[in-house]
Amino acid sequence: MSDILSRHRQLCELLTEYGHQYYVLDNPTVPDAEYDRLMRELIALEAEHPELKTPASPSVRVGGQPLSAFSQVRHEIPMLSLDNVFSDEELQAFEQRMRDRLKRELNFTFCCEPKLDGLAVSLLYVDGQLVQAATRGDGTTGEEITDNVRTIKAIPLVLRGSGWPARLEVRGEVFMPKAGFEAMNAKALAAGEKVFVNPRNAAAGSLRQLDSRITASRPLSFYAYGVGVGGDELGNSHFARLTQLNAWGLPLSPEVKLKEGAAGCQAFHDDILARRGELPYEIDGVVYKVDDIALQQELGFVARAPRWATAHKFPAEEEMTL
Ligand SMILES: Cc1ccc2cc(C(N)=O)cc(O)c2n1
Repeated sequence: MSDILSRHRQLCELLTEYGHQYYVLDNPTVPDAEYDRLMRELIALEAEHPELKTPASPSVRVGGQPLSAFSQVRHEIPMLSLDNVFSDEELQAFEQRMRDRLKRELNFTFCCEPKLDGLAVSLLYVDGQLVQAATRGDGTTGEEITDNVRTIKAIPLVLRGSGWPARLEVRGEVFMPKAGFEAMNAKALAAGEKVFVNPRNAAAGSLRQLDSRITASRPLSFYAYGVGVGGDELGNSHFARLTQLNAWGLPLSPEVKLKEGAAGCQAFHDDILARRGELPYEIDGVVYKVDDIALQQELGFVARAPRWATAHKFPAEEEMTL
């Protein structure tokens, strides 16, 4: 039995490491065929010894028994949407409103990132293990989609490294990269099956499947963009928090940058807009957040959106003709 146990542990470690290299570091060290061979061996071994199968086993990536319905999850900290600006003038006004509110002529440092056109999710890690995943829903209550999220190889089942809070809620966007979307739609078209109009709908439709084996067959990815529960145990810089999440194995958009003031944000906006077509995923704008967490807390929220953050939306792209 011990050599079965040690082989099971070895397979889990290898598949976890190869998955991290491929989906988080974007730097695979073994061919897909090797990953698939090890996964088949793990699934076969767990079929022989079902007691070895746990929610932390990479075999959950292929999906399992369908649910009859989704249960509801109440977010301990509301998942808010973002207010928008559509011009440089509105961006300046956003910055000035915060100065007025704080009654200090502050020069803000902003954490800037592309605004992914996907679906916001909440991931709860307890003692470093992914125990629950939920959609944003209406911001207060979402759908529990843990089995489906466990099939997304970019999302770690177990955090790497150490020092994470006992309860850590990671927030981010599940999205479908353009290449995966095109390939999936081409296959669906050839098979006379349903095609999706855009990657956002494809990601939403894939995540809200009661059968996680269908989710497992879809090319979904994920970028973290914030922390909910457990954030108070992390530092005072939003960017440093994101960097820490990445060290614990969560993928981050490589485009996340710190910029000074509205002028820095505008430069970031113009750069991302110029490169929008080359990005491997669809975006509908960029997001700026005051990097200093204490200032975020001092600024608070208006109704459902933070005063300390805004999205800067791009003009809508011409609709895709199928
Ligand atoms: C607070 C908040 C809400 C929605 C967000 C959405 C995105 C996104 N769609 O990429 C990025 C963020 O940093 C967000 N941040």
